[in-house]
Amino acid sequence: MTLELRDVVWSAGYRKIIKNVSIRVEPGEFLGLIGPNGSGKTSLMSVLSGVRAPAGGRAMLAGRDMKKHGRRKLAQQIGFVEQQADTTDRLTAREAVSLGRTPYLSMLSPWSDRDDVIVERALGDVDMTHLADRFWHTLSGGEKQRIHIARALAQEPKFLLLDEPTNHLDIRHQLGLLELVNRLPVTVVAALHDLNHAAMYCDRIAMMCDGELVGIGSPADILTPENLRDVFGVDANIEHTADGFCLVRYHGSRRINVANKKDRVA
Ligand SMILES: Nc1ncnc2c1ncn2[C@@H]1O[C@H](COP(=O)(O)OP(=O)(O)OP(=O)(O)O)[C@@H](O)[C@H]1O
Repeated sequence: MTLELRDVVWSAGYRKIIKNVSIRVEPGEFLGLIGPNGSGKTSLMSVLSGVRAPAGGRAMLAGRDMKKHGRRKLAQQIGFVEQQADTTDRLTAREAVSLGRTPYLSMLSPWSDRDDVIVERALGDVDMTHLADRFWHTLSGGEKQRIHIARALAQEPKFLLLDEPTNHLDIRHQLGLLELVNRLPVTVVAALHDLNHAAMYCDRIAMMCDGELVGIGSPADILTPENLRDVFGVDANIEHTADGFCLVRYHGSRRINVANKKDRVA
């Protein structure tokens, strides 16, 4: 099954936010979406997920326009974890994850033992079983984020779309989450700010700048000193490790700044 945007435009008012983006998500891959703040990652994810319809071009799942699939069918195929999702409902963590089963429930197929098994597995996958009975509003930012991801996993989607999934997570849970989604038998598209995480986990990286897709390819193709300077405005070296990974090493000026600051403070 494929997920594809062809020449997609999305606008807010008169402003074009996504500018003629074409992208094809390959089955089974982990595709990272990188780009500076405001470059259009969230907007692109919401078109890819079917939450927003493109103003121009086509957004397609399995070769058919998304809107022809219907919301229920789309939710069975695409799990989307948005950046700032929240709820004011008085739900427990387990109940929040159970919402992921909604696209499968109907009068003819009510809640079953299988749904319970899927929900418990999703809670376990994100290391949240021990907090499953806690109320949503009592969870920390990172715990809520893990529950959002568990809710998406409970959808058993073919495509898991994650908008900055490691926000709020401590480093162990950041790496654990990326490793988890990498292991799952799903196609993953994730907007990531940490370029070293993108280098470690992504099969391909798509780079956005000012609403345009300015490059897509392997981490080594995209994470170049030129791209980091031109797109992100930072200086960095890229180290290539013996096992085929690359590592971004930013040029900092911490020592100089600290020395200057000490002078100024004194
Ligand atoms: N509904 C909207 N109305 C007006 N402008 C919008 C709307 N949604 C997004 N934008 C603008 O479109 C641009 C792209 O926003 P988007 O959230 O997609 O960027 P992003 O790459 O995800 O940014 P960040 O890294 O900061 O999360 C921004 O300038 C934003 O202000």
